[in-house]
Amino acid sequence: MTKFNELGVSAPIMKALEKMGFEEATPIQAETIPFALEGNDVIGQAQTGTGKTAAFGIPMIDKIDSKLRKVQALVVAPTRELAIQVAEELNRLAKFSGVRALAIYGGQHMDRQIRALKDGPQIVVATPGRLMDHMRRRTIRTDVVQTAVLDEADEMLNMGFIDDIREILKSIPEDRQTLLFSATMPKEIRNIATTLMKSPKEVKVKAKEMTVENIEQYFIEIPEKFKFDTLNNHLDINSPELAIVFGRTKKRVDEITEGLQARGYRAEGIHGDLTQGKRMSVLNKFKGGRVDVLVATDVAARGLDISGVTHVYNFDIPQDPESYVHRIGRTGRAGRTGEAISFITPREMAHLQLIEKTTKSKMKRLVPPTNQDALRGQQQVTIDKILKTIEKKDLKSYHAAANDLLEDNDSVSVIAAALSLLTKERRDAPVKISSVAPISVKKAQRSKDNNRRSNNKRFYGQRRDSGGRNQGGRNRKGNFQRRNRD
Ligand SMILES: Nc1ncnc2c1ncn2[C@@H]1O[C@H](COP(=O)(O)OP(=O)(O)OP(=O)(O)O)[C@@H](O)[C@H]1O
Ligand SMILES: [Mg+2]
Repeated sequence: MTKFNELGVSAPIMKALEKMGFEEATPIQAETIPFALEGNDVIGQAQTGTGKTAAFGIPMIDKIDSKLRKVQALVVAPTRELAIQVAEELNRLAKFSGVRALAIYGGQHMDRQIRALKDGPQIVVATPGRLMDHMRRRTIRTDVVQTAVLDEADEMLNMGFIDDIREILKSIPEDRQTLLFSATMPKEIRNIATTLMKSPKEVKVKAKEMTVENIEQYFIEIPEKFKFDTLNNHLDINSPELAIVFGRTKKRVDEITEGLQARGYRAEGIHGDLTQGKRMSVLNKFKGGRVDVLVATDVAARGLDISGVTHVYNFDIPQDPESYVHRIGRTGRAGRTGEAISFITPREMAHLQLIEKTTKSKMKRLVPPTNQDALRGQQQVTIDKILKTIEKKDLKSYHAAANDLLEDNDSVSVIAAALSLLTKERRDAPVKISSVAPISVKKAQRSKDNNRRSNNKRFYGQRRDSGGRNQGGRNRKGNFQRRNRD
């Protein structure tokens, strides 16, 4: 484990790191920071949730002249939510450095952004489209930019932003430093990327698997029409603190959300058709715990760092293995544990193997839980509450009433009635989710050819069957520890 002061990090940043509770550098930080401080271009690839933001943020901030109130670093990110989050993390890191980061994204008033830009932030974190707008209007000057960062580089290139990115980079002084980061970096994308950089150093954290080991990965083989009830049962059994459910299309996300709400869950959906205001308010409710289940298309997958996400459900498996990696990576962050459960229809089983092969990790088979298991799960929540109350609360004032009850009734009936009153049973609302075609293996094959990474032959006949209830709260040693949150 490496301490940050061994990496040549400045005193103001050390102070910020201490405040943020970062005790040791993660592997990607330990490897990238010295390279980047020397001025090298870097392509950084490391698993989800392992601190890539600070890996590029720390050296970037340390290079900035805090007295110069001009944009000296530009970070480009694929989504608005991510731009906001990255700017927040950079501002925490730069708190004592006299440096400020501003997020700039579509869907927000131009005038407001122009005013904020005039205030002189030294770092701008932007989505590509809006950044191009500002550059064309000359409301962002890039003449003294010395660092450019592409966060989630492969996604931006996949989304067809390559020409925008080229144009953005062309307008930045040539002697700039370019840093490029993602948890996944298909070869083609890396090749394109190198044409935008100067003899980049590749920092790839050597990990056996593309996914972090603190995420337990499961799959359930299940016909399309049973997916929704199975999801309900699972939520009841696991009572996740926060869960994200990924659906393939916007329509699907809407239907799952409405269905979950009808059954009494605190669920909200998020996808690209919602206004920026709505997307932010849903995310904030989820972060604040006022929504327990976030139903999302891949919009929410890239880069979002929400602490407390204990479960990720792939209601539909994603088309490409990279999306799988980013989706499940919303849990198990910063050394915490998490579970990912993927619903796979029988015809999609070949696709599961493709994902496993690419990520070099295995999913364990789960048998679909029954309604009975689900009820038991909910009852267990009540039992836990009762036991806690016995332990923590002085119940003497209830003793007389309890004794009265037991005089005329047997104890099992009394407790069963109390349990039934306290248990939140799922509402029995009818829910219909329109069915979608299974992911075609032919397409999957194409994507495998595109992303071939490993020739490892694997034997798939050895999955361990494990029954209904998962064991939560495993304590695995993560990559790093954190004392407290800022
Ligand atoms: N050295 C550290 N010690 C403790 N916590 C850290 C450290 N570095 C980063 N973190 C925290 O870990 C979490 C994940 O970091 P971050 O979002 O940068 O991950 P990432 O690698 O960019 O993931 P993704 O691939 O999903 O974008 C954040 O909450 C961050 O504050
Ligand atoms: Mg990230």
